[in-house]
This record gives sequence, C-alpha cells and structure tokens, in this order.
Amino acid sequence: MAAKLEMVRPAPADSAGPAIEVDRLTKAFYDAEGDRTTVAVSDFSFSVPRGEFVCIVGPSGCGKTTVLRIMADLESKLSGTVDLHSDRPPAMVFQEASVLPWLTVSENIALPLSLKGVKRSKIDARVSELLALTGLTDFARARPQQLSGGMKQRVSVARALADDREILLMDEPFGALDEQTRLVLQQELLRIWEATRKTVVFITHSVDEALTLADRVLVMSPRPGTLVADLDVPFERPRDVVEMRRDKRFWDLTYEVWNLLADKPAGA
Ligand SMILES: Nc1ncnc2c1ncn2[C@@H]1O[C@H](COP(=O)(O)OP(=O)(O)OP(=O)(O)O)[C@@H](O)[C@H]1O
Repeated sequence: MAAKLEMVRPAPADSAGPAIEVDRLTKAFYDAEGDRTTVAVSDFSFSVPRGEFVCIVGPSGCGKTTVLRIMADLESKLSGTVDLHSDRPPAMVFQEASVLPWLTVSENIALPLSLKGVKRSKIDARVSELLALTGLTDFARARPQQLSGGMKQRVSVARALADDREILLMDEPFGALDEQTRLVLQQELLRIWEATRKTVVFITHSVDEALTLADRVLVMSPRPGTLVADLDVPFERPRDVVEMRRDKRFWDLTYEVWNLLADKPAGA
C-alpha cells in the first residue's frame, strides 16, 4: 500500500543514550484487606537506547502488561526505579483497538491533537500524513463499525503517533488478529518504525512476532517475572516479514527463545 513516508519526521540524529531505564522493578498486588496476594514482577531490569525497538516475551501472567502499565504511570510499583527520559509521557497501543465508535477514522486519529487545542490546519495536515502512513486514506470518513479488526488497530497506531511522542508502548497490539492480518500489520509497523524511529517497547506472546520486529528481545521468567535473557536480533533492516522466514538464523533464534521459555538449555 502506498504511503508518503517523507512527511514523517525521523528522530533527531543526536539522540543517543537510553530512552528507558528500568532498574530492579518489583510489583505486588494486594487484596482489599491489604494482604499481599500476588508478586507479579520481581527485580526486573532493562534499558532501551533511543530509537530502539524492544520486544518483551514471557509466559502468560509473568507481568508483561504490569511492567508496561507501570512505565505508562497507570500502575504503582513496590520498589525499583523506572525512568523514561522524554519530555512527554509515552503513547500507548493496547490489544483491543481503543477507537471511539461515534468519531470518524480521521477524528479518532486527530483526538490527541484536538484535545490539546492544536490549530485545525495543523491537525488536518498531520492526519493526512498518518492516514497515508497507515494505509487508511480511503477510509478517512468511515466510522469504526465499518472497519475490520486490523483496520481499527491501524487507527489506534495512527492515533498513538499523532502527537509525535518519542516513546511508544504497545501491549499485544496484534494479538486479537488472524495470522495473515497480523503479518501485514507487522510489515506496516516495520515500515512506520523505519520512518519514525520511535523508541518502542512491544509486548507479545508470539516468539516469531518478536523476532520479526525487534532489535532486541527480552525474555521473562514465569511469575514473578524477571529478566531471563536479553537477545540481540541480528536481521538487517529494512526487513521483509516473509523473506525473514527463509533465514536459518530466524529458526535458530526461535528455538533458543522457546527453550528459554521452557526453562531448559538449548539442545537439551
Ligand atoms: N489489578 C490487579 N490486581 C491483582 N492482580 C493483578 C492485577 N493485575 C494483574 N494482576 C496479576 O499480576 C500477574 C501479572 O499479570 P499481567 O497481566 O501483567 O501478566 P501478563 O504477562 O501480561 O499476562 P498475559 O500474557 O496473560 O497477558 C498475574 O498473576 C495477574 O493475575
């Protein structure tokens, strides 16, 4: 699908240094009586340089969403530190497309800008860029109920990019989609990331989705979640989501991550 990538502003070249530093993060949930019921995350540490794409994988219930919610300041922590080196809070994309059904696609994408009172002409220009970038130009005036699940999720991604936050937190954004749509959106997200170079933390259950998208994959242990491995993903960019699957390294890494998730050494 055609998109005008040149209109999107890439991250500045002098933007070295970590954008995100998480150090010994621990989170417990308490019941109504104040008794500690679940330690969700324990001593979890990682950092993300500016402009890097990091995926977090781990067993169900290991605390992935909790970590992301703490990073977004939607949840408190028990101990440890979380530093997001950015002037503005991160943008978020959730598993369920969070589109407002009474607004058009354009109005949904424009929302963060209209809420801030940005000038109409600026909003219109930005929305056109984002419609093109996410392949939604022909659906600018459609309402969410006229869109497929994948298209709704594209609207969510476009809206998260609208006011150009530096850090993007994505919680299983393609988890509810069929495999083919998921592959298409992975390819689109790769293209969008190439054009914008946001710092991205992306949670997924899918090992191959993580290897397709990320510069690094963080593997978490079962609850209480902590860091088990921090793996570099060596594939050059730009990436082709189908061609990557012909590369033996892709399957070797998949095997390695699955062994880590199964808690046994590779080859055992
Ligand atoms: N608000 C809450 N109150 C109590 N316990 C919670 C709350 N939110 C999460 N938990 C618990 O914390 C643990 C981690 O949950 P979290 O949703 O972060 O895991 P996850 O790795 O994202 O899971 P999944 O992959 O299944 O989405 C789970 O045991 C969950 O039951």
